[in-house]
Amino acid sequence: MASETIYSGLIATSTSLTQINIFNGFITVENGKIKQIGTTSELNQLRHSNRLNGYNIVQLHPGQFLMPGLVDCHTHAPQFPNIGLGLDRPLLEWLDKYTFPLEKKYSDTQFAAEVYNKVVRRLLNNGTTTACYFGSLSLEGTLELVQSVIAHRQRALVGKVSMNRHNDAGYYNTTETEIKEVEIFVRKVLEAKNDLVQPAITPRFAVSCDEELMTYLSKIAQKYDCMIQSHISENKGEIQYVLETNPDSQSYSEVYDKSNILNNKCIMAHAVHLSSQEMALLSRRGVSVAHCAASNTRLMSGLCPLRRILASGINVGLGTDVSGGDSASILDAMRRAMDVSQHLQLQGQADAAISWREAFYLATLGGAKALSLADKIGSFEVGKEFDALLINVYKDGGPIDCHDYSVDTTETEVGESMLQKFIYLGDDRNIEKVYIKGVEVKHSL
Ligand SMILES: O=c1[nH]c(=O)c2nc[nH]c2[nH]1
Ligand SMILES: [Zn+2]
Repeated sequence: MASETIYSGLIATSTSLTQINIFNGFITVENGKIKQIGTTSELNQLRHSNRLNGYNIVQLHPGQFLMPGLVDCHTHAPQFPNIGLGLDRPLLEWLDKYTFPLEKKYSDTQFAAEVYNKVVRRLLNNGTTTACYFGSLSLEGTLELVQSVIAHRQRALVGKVSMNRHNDAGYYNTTETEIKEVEIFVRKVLEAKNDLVQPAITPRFAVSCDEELMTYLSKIAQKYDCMIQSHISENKGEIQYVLETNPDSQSYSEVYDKSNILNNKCIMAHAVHLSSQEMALLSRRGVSVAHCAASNTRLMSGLCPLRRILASGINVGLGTDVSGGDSASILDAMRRAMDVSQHLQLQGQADAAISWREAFYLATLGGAKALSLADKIGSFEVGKEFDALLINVYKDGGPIDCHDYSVDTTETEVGESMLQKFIYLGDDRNIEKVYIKGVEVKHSL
């Protein structure tokens, strides 16, 4: 492929929570970066002045459009063998009964490599160009996840999970081992010098980590300028346990704040039951939230008040949260987020429902912001890296039929209808091509 490529056709990109720019035009990509964006008439002028010689041109057909790649802000790679299973218990029982026994197996690096290759391919197939992964407690096992991500050229944050509190499965380390292994993990990922992959500091949650460990982890994060990922306020039983084991703190958020992990490079999954004061604290600290509607429902954790979180000024992205969540697809996460928000509105919370436009933002630019990657990805802007999906809305054999009926009159209306159909009905069959930093990465599973 020529190093300079022009993509020409219908283009959709978020510019803010409520605004989407949909237009017929072109994007020029050079060495993986967006060099120029313009309209069809500007492209025609370039054509006539012979300034496109040497460019590789990808011409989209009617029914196709280009959009930014999907961002999964929270998923657990080692839990994929359990996807769709064991969703009959609340969080803490579910972890003990199904999740920790599976995650323990990842010290077997061959098992880890086999699972992780399938996971990364599954996500790419579903259009997830950036994933923020929890690995397992195993250093070597989680390095296999890093290898899979690098091999398949996915953009990713990867965390070796930290846990030092006792559980029945015996799935935890001493504080000393944790601190040592996390630093080794961070260094090994940085030594790989892969510009798509970065380490994330990953205290599992305050049920599994004490204040001492989390304070050490916050120092490692600071030293290497890493993102921190964890879980907060997912389930009422979890919150009660955290408050009982941390009697000096008034709230779950305060436990984390005392360990210095709440900052603008921290992303917390769930945030279902935060008080207004806690939301204000997270907002002040610049913490982002990964909204995981599927697992909040499947584990019966609660209906997350997404609109209130957004209104408090917190950056929000979407997470599939496999295997508490039962789908690896961010398209599914968009629909689940819309559903839960509509249910809250049906229950009387005014303005709780989020629109498809907002869901599109959360799945792309919102996710990029939440992972501190918005300078690179999340939308089409000159200077950003080209992480993109080529969508064929009416793909033969796909889930969306083309009917000879439309009320659309303008180009924008036609484009918005195509995007809406994809958001509400589409699946991986509609995602014809996946590009990460300008390189095509979708291969059949
Ligand atoms: O949905 C979840 N999945 C997990 O693996 C987990 N660990 C702590 N809290 C969690 N929540
Ligand atoms: Zn999770």
